[in-house]
Amino acid sequence: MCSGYTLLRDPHHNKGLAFTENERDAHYLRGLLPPAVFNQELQEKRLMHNLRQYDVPLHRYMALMDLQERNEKLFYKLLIDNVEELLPIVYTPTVGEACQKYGSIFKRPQGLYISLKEKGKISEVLKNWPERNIQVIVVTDGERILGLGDLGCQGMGIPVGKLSLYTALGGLRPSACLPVTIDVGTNNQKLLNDEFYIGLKHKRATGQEYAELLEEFMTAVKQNYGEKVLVQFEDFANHNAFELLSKYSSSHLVFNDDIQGTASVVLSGVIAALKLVGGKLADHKFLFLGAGEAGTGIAELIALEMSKQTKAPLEETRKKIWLVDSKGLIVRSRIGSLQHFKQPWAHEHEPVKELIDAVKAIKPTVLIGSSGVGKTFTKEVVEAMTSLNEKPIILALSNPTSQSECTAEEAYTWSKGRAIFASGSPFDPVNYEGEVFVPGQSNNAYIFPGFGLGLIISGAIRVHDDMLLAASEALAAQVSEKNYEKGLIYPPFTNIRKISANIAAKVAAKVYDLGLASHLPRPKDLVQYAESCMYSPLYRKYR
Ligand SMILES: O=C([O-])CC(=O)C(=O)O
Ligand SMILES: [Mg+2]
Repeated sequence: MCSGYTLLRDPHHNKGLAFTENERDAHYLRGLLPPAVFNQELQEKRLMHNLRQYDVPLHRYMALMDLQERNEKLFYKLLIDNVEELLPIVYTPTVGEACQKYGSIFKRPQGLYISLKEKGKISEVLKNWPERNIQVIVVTDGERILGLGDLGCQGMGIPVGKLSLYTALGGLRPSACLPVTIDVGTNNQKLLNDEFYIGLKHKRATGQEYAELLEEFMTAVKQNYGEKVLVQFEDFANHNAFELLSKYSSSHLVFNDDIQGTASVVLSGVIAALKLVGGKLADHKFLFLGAGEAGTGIAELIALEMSKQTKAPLEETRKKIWLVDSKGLIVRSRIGSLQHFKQPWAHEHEPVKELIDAVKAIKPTVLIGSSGVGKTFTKEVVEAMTSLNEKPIILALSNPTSQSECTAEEAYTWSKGRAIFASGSPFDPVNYEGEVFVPGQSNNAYIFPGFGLGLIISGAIRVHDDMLLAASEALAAQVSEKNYEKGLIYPPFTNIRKISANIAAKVAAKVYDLGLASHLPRPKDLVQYAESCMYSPLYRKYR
């Protein structure tokens, strides 16, 4: 460990005013700090006080990023202790705005940038990163950042934010987490015209050039960090997302958060919602607006769970699930022009163009928005769902808040308080005719930290769908009677580390059962083991 001035500038070891008198003597800090000695609680109180002075969420984001670069332990302590308040800052929706403005708020670089310029040298680039023992990589190519589209190199905010949650919510060590942005150019004309844009200023490379860069990256990752490093794909465009996942799932430990993480969290919410609306999964009918990564990923996991429960073949259970894309209901007659990931959902039906007509024709009990386009669950749509169902389940998943299919207030008002509603980005509780409705947040942040922890602690070498199902069931099992009474289908984020430990334990158990674990022998109590592995944000004493 370094000392003196350098120690104060090392975010992994710096404690700021919390250095004790003894530490100040022993580590040449005398005079470099004002005389007051604060404990971590007081530092935390002071920082929360300062943060709350900012009215603009982006300013809070910048203050938190500064803290992360100054004093890592304090940053995580703050995040863990104030998760409900700070999640919307370091994560959706504010992280979306941060990516959009990344060029102008950019100070010190975070994460690792791998652009076409690094082609042929990626393994060396990885060695420039200061840490060696990497356990989780979150990687994006910036082409589909939340529902905001192509933000190119500025997508870096997403891997950085996701990995902060890996540590805060899932307990992975910060030094074991590596955020990566792959820059192959951008098709965002505004960025290409912006003199302050930080990425490559040309159109996106595609085809072979793209595939080769990713292949080199995936190979270098395995070479440098071994077989057990988890690579989480995040916010790739549909085509590449599906292709990368299928290409690397048999050779690497890979997980696509937008396809699989979102699927797992939504399935969990639906399982929980059955307690409120009754019936089994197979008694319900699902309609999606949006047939990309999230839509088809969720649809497939629901069909899989239905098939497990009823023993009916997957082809049969898929028929309970319908998807609408930008061209209307996905039906058999469109099969010739459908991308392959949409084809399993092309059922026999006459063409239907508009969502509202699809709702009326299909009569779903569950409506799920996953198109990345905001304001698409109109009053008419919500009213139609309400006339069909005593308690319609409505999930507006698109992020950030600006892209949400409807707001919580709209869902409750238009359904006259009958909707069971959750959304990808957070909404405040709604007062409707004197009753308070608390919307849940159906966001993969519930799943990926615990899921990743489960893979890491078991030493998993591959991801299997059964592990996603285990994660869904583990999360749903943690919704309490109290939560249900409020209409919630997710537990609050307050206890997320406990929730993550339970998810991790169930995922790890599945890894062991499937014979895909390399961490042996299998720990007896997996929940306890998961908790014991978690990173602590408390300061250590320096001698
Ligand atoms: O980041 C989030 O809030 C959820 C997510 O993966 C996405 O919207 O792409
Ligand atoms: Mg995402």
